Amino acid sequence: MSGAQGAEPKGSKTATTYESIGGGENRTRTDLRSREDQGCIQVEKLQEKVHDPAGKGGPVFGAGKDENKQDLGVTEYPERKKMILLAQQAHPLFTLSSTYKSNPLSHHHVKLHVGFGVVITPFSLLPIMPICRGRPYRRRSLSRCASSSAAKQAPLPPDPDKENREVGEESDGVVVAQGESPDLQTLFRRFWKVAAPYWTSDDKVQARLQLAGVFALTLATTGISVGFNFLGRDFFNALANKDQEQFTKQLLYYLGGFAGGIPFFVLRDYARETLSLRWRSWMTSYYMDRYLKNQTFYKIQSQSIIDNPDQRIVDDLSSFTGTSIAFSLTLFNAFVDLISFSNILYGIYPPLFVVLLIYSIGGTAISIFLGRGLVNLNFLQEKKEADFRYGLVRVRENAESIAFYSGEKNEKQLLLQRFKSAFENLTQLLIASRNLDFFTSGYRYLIQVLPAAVVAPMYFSGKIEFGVINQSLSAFNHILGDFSLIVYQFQAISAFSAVINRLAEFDDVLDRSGSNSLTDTLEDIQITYKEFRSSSTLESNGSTPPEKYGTLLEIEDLILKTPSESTLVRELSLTIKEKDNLLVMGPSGSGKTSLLRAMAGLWKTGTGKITYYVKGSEYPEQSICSDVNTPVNNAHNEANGKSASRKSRIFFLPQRPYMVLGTLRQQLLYPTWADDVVPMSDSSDQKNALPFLTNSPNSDNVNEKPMKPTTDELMKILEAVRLGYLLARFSLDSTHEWSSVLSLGEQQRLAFARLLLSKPQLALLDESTSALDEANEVHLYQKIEAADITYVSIGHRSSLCDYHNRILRIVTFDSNSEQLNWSIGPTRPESSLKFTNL
Ligand SMILES: Nc1ncnc2c1ncn2[C@@H]1O[C@H](COP(=O)(O)OP(=O)(O)OP(=O)(O)O)[C@@H](O)[C@H]1O
Repeated sequence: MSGAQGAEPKGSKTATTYESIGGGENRTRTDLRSREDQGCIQVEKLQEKVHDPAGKGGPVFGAGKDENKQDLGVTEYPERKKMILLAQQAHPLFTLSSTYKSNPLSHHHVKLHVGFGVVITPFSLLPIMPICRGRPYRRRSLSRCASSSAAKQAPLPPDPDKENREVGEESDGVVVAQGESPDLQTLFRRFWKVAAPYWTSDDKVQARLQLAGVFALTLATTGISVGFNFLGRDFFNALANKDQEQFTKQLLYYLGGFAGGIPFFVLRDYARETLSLRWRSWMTSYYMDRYLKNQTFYKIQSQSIIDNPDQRIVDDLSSFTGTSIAFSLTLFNAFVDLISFSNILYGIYPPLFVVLLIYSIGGTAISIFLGRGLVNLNFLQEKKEADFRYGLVRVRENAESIAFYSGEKNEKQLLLQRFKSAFENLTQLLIASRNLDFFTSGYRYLIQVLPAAVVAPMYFSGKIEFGVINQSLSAFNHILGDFSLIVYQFQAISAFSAVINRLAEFDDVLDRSGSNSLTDTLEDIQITYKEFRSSSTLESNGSTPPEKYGTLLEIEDLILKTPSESTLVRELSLTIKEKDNLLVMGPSGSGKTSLLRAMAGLWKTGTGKITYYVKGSEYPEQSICSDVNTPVNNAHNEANGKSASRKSRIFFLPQRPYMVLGTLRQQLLYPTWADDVVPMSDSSDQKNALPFLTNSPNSDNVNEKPMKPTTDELMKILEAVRLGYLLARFSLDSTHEWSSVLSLGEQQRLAFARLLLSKPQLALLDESTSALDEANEVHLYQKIEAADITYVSIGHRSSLCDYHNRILRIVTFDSNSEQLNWSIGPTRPESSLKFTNL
C-alpha cells in the first residue's frame, strides 16, 4: 500500500498538502477564477514558497498532515508570517484563534481555505462566510475546496460555463459567491436546504400534523399567560386594597388557572421534543442512507473531503432538529406575545412602549456587536471537539498496535495537542460569552425596575392602581423578551449557525456523491455487468472449437490511475474464465490493490472497461455507472439493489479482514445475510417503531443469494476453515470485540468462511492469506477450489503459484518507458518465458 510510486513526485505526502492549498493541476483554473482577488493569489504564492522554499518541487514545508492525520511538523519561514498577515487582511477569521497565531500553519492552514468566518454588522446578522484560499467567499465544489487532499485528487475538467457564471448563482446545490458577504439570506438558504426534505418526505403528513399540534399548544400557552397577566393584576389590586374577600377569590382563580394551565405547558414541551426526535430520526436515516450509498463514506474518508462526518450525523443533526423547532416556536411565541401584550402595555401607558422599543433595539445592536465572533468560534469548537474524540476512538481501535509500539507517550501528546486546541478555542469562546454576558445580565436585571420606574409617577399621582404596576411589569417583560430574542439567544443562535453550516456542507457532499460528481474526472473506468453466457453459446460460430469454460471477467484497455492521477497500470487487457485462477504479483506500491479497487468500483480514475459476466438470467445488460448516476429515489434504490445482487456474485476479501460488531454468527453471515441478522431494535415493541427506522426487506436480491445457512452449516464451515475449536471458547451467539479476540490469521480464516458460505462465482482476494502458515493457506485454497469458486489473488509468496494457473505481474509504472508495465502468463515455471510483455 505504501511503496514509492514511480510517477509520483518525490515527497508526495507533502506534495498533497501543497496541492491542496495551491491547487495542483487546478492551479491554472483556480487562478483564473480568482484573478480579481490579488490578495488571495499573493497568499497562494507565499504558500508555494513556504512549501517549497527552494523551488525544487521536492519535499518541503512539513505543515499539514500525513495519511494518518498526524501533523508533519512546521518549519519556520519568514514568508509564513507574511502569509498570515495577508490572510488576516483577507479575512477576520484568521485573527480569532490564538492557535492560529502561535502556529497557524501547523495544522489549520486548510481552514484558511475552508473555514467559516463571520461578519456581523450592528444591523444584520451576516454570519457564515465560507472562505476559500484565504479570502472571503467562495464555497465552490466542496470536493475541490473543502478538502485538503481532494483538491489534489479531483482535478477539474475545463468548464468554461462555470467560469463565466455570474457571481451569486447557484450550481449543483452548492452555494456560489455572493458578492462581498454571504448574509442572513445565505444562512436561511442553507437552513432551508437542510430542513426542507423532511417536510416533503413520506412522513410529511405526520410531521405537519404534529407541528400543527405543537403550534396550537404554544398558542394555548400564550393565551394562558395573558390570562395570568390579568389574574395577577386583580390579585395584587386586592392585596393592595386589603380586600380579603376579593383576594381569596383571586387566589382561587389563580390556583384553578395553575391546575388547568400547567398541563398545557408540559404537553407543549413534550410534543415539541417528540416532534424533534421524529425529525431527527428521519434525518439520521436520510443522511446515513446517502452516506453509506455509492461508497460515499469511502470517498469522504479516503479523500479527506470533510471532517468528522460521524459527528455531523450524531450531534449536529440532533442539535439542528431540536434547535430548529425550538427557535420556530420561540419566534412564533414572540410574535403572538408581541401582539397580545403590546396591546396591554400600550393601553397602560404609551411612553412605556417607546422606552421598551428603544431599550430592546439598543440592546440587540450592542449584543450583536459584542458577540460577533461567536458563530465562528462555535463552528471551530464543534470541529475541535470532534477531532479530539476521534483521536480517542483511534487509540481504542488501535490499542494493541499502540501498546506494542509503547506509543502511549506519543498518543498522549497528540491527544493533548488536540484537546489543547479545543481548550484554546473554548477559552476564547468563554471570553466572548463572558463579555456578552456582562451586557446581557445587566440588560436582564435593569428591566426589573425600569417599567416600575416609568409608571411609578402615575401611581403616586393616583392615576393607576398598584396592580397595574405589576401588570405593566409582566407585559414589559413579555414584550421585551420577544424584542430581545437576539440578545437572550445570541449564543444559541451562533451555535446554531455553526451547525447549519456543518450540515449544509455535509449535505452538499452527499448530494454530489449521489450525482457521482465528487471526483470531477472526465474519464471513468466503466464497470458493466452482463449476463453470463456458457462457452458453447459464446464460441459456437463453427470456426473455432467451443471452449470448456465461459468468461467471468473481461478487462479492456484499462489505464488505472490513483485519485491524484498518477498512473499505476497502462492499457491492461485480460480475460478470466471459469476455473481460471489468476495470481497478481508485483513490488509493493505497484498498484495491485488499486487494481482490485478499480475492479470493485471504489476507484474510477482512469479509463477502460471492466465487464463482469454474472450467472443467472435476470441480469439485463446495464452499466454500474448508470446506477450510480441515478438520483436518490426509489428507482435508484431498485437499481442499487440490482447492482448489489450482481455484486453479490463477486466477493472481495480485503487485505485487512473486517470484523463487524456483533456475534460470531453475524461475523459468518456478513455481508451476504447482514439484513437478516442485525436486529433493528432492542425493544420488542415493533408496532410503535418509526417506519424510516426499520430496514425495508431487500427484495431485489432475495432470490439471488444462497439460502441462509443453518446453525449446523455455520458450525461445519468453521470446521472447514479449521476454526472449529472456537466453538469450545465462544458460542455462535456470543458478542466480543472480534478483531481483538481473534488473531489475524483466525480473522483471515473467518473471512474465508464467509466466502465459502456465500458461494460467489468469482472471488477477488487481496493478500488474504498473508497471516497464515502454508499448511492453512493450501487448505483454504483447496476449499475454495472445491467450492467451484474462481479466484483472483494478490500475493507476494511464490508458494501461491501452486494454486493459480496464470500470473499477472505488475511492475512500478515508469512514465519514461514506452513498455507496458504488466505481463501475463501461466504460473508453471517452464512457461515463464512465454510472458507476453516483459
Ligand atoms: N487514496 C490514494 N490516493 C493517492 N494515491 C494512493 C491512494 N491509495 C494508494 N495510493 C498510492 O497508489 C500506489 C499503489 O497502491 P496499492 O495499494 O495499489 O499498492 P500495492 O501494489 O497493493 O502495494 P502493497 O503490495 O504494498 O500492498 C501507492 O503508491 C500508493 O501510495
